[in-house]
Amino acid sequence: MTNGAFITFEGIDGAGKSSHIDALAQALRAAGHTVTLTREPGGTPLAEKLREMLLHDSMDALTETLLVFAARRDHLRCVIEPALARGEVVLCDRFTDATFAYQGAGRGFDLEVLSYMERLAQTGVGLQPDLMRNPDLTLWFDVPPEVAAQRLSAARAPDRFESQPVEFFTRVARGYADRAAGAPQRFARIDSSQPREQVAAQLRAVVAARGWLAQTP
Ligand SMILES: Nc1ncnc2c1ncn2[C@@H]1O[C@H](COP(=O)(O)OP(=O)(O)OP(=O)(O)O)[C@@H](O)[C@H]1O
Ligand SMILES: Cc1cn([C@H]2C[C@H](O)[C@@H](COP(=O)(O)O)O2)c(=O)[nH]c1=O
Repeated sequence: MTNGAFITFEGIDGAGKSSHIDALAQALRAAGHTVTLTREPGGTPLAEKLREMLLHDSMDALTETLLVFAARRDHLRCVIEPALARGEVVLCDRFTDATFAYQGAGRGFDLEVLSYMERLAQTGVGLQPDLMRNPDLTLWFDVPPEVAAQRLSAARAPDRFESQPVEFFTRVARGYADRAAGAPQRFARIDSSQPREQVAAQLRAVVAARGWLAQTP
């Protein structure tokens, strides 16, 4: 059994996270890790139902925030903590930094209240009862909002978040930058405005530098 690790993918909609998560999972498996690949909101039957509501039903910022944390607690309890306890690498497409960026910076929800809810939702679900679960590494896909919007417009019909104006994503992007500045050891910035192959190479280098993949010459 290898040591478990919790790695999250973050960035504004259209930054390119989902385009790389499967390939990283495959590379980690090839390196001998057991990988759990999951996402937020979602990852359990209950949280996937909440995801559908969050992405498509009209609601205010408080309801949105409560649903996001409800989904997260279920996901932590049923999927993330058990996988980490088994020594697996958990790759999660978004986690709590998204709540600070979208509900906090994007919607203007009080950051102190978010911190309180974070403690409440992320404590008491793992093997160590007092531990507040946080990622070991956060891969932050940073791209100008205009570039992300351009990519998304060519890709699919927008959901409730993706149909927000570019000003919303400018605030969300600033929210991510603030989170990264507050936790520089945990965050690794990936310049995702580059072509896919270069983004993949950056990603691999960061994960290798943390010891989860072999270094490439
Ligand atoms: N480096 C890149 N250069 C150009 N286009 C890209 C790049 N990376 C991803 N794309 C394209 O941009 C679109 C959005 O990518 P993707 O779905 O991976 O983003 P995402 O960050 O997961 O978005 P969301 O959070 O909204 O799901 C897709 O059509 C994808 O093919
Ligand atoms: C975890 C989380 C997510 N969101 C938003 C961000 C995205 O627009 C959607 C999820 O869609 P994706 O295609 O899977 O990226 O949900 C949020 O607002 N707050 C959160 O905590």
